[in-house]
Amino acid sequence: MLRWLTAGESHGPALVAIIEGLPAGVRTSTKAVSDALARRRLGHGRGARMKFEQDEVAFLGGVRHGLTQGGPVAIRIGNSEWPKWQTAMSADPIAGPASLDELEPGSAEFSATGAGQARSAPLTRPRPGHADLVGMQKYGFDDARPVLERASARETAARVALGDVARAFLDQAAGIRVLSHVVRLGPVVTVEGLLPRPGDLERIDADPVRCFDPEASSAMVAEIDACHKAGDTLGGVVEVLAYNLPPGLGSHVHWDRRLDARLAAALMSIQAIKGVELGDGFGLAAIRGSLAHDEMEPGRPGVRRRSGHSGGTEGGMSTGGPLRVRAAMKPIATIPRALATIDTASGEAAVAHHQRSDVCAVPAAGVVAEAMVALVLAEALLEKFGGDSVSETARNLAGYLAEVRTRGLEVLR
Ligand SMILES: Cc1cc2nc3c(=O)[nH]c(=O)nc-3n(C[C@H](O)[C@H](O)[C@H](O)COP(=O)(O)O)c2cc1C
Ligand SMILES: C=C(O[C@@H]1CC(C(=O)O)=C[C@@H](OP(=O)(O)O)[C@H]1O)C(=O)O
Repeated sequence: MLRWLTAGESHGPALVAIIEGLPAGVRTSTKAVSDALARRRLGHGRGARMKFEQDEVAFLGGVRHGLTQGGPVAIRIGNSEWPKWQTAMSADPIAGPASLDELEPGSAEFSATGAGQARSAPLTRPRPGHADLVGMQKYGFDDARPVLERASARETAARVALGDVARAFLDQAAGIRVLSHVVRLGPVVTVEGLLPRPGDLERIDADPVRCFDPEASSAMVAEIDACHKAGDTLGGVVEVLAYNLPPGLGSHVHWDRRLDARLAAALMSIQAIKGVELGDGFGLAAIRGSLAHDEMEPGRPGVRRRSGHSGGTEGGMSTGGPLRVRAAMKPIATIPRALATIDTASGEAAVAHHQRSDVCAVPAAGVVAEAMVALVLAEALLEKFGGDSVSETARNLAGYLAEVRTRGLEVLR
């Protein structure tokens, strides 16, 4: 069983992530995880914080001399913002009520008043599209601060850190490679049928919006700039691809064992993701059955597919073809041209709380989506092949693939 947890607030001292159930012998390092986190900061349209947030990574347990030991792997990601927030986010009670208005950190007023105190002013103008209001209702807070601190996508840094260890395991045990690219930003879409391979990841990461289609990329950058100028925000769609999966991860026998369902839940759990599509997904609803499925032909020996509409799962199991899954992100809800809300302290009409924010975080969401897919696939791989060491998982997988081949059912790619 593979299980994992994250803890920590956006402006707390650190995020902490633990993953339990990984075999021994996964090669990883502080540098590898730091590099993965640097990828998450990529993307035109991200806010000021991504320029100075350092993502200070430290393994706290489970890894020795660059290899996992079989025990829980614990990772701490320090928030470099912490010094400014020590009072406002103090775990221990602080003396004296704060009554200062919200101020932009770094501004002259902010420095003059003492950062921590200023940030203690309650946030009472909940932002539509955020967790603010429902969180206040549900948890009994008069202040949206504790809600937004945990709802914030800062938490996705912890997921990416764990996802990097999971993807190292997938690659080292099974040669499985996961990547993502942006296929839509607002109205701009990439050309159809673009399918980057693992070797293209460097080029994708070098693109300002992590897009594989250069023409669309320029139009996307222009769209982000236009939105920024207009005081608005932008969503989009990312596609995650996984190559070299064996057939048979997940199962058709019960709803919660289906790989497609587990991928959908994992992706939908990412902040601001509102739609998930496996393969041609919603498009399949619009065409006839004769065109919608991936016909098979003999590979002599083995079996070959003529197309990849399914996105690499059938009956809740990996088919052995490329996995292709898309996630749609809504536009960022903290909008400079602030949305209408109420002030929960007075009950009067107000405009929503706004400080700095991302204009567009779709490129970063792709990196988070890769991490979530890697975590689901690592769990499914361990479920099927087990193993207390990477070499044991690899041996079990090789035995299974040999048997599939012997039976003439090898998947030809
Ligand atoms: C990588 C990433 C960065 C984000 N950055 C912001 C941001 O700067 N401002 C904001 O309001 N929302 C941002 N969001 C989205 C919010 O965290 C999310 O909309 C909020 O937690 C409410 O959850 P929901 O949209 O899933 O309902 C970001 C999401 C992701 C995945
Ligand atoms: C900190 C990150 O993203 C944050 C996600 C986020 C939100 O509301 O989700 C709001 C912003 O935080 P802040 O209000 O402190 O600027 C983003 O910067 C990160 O991705 O590491």
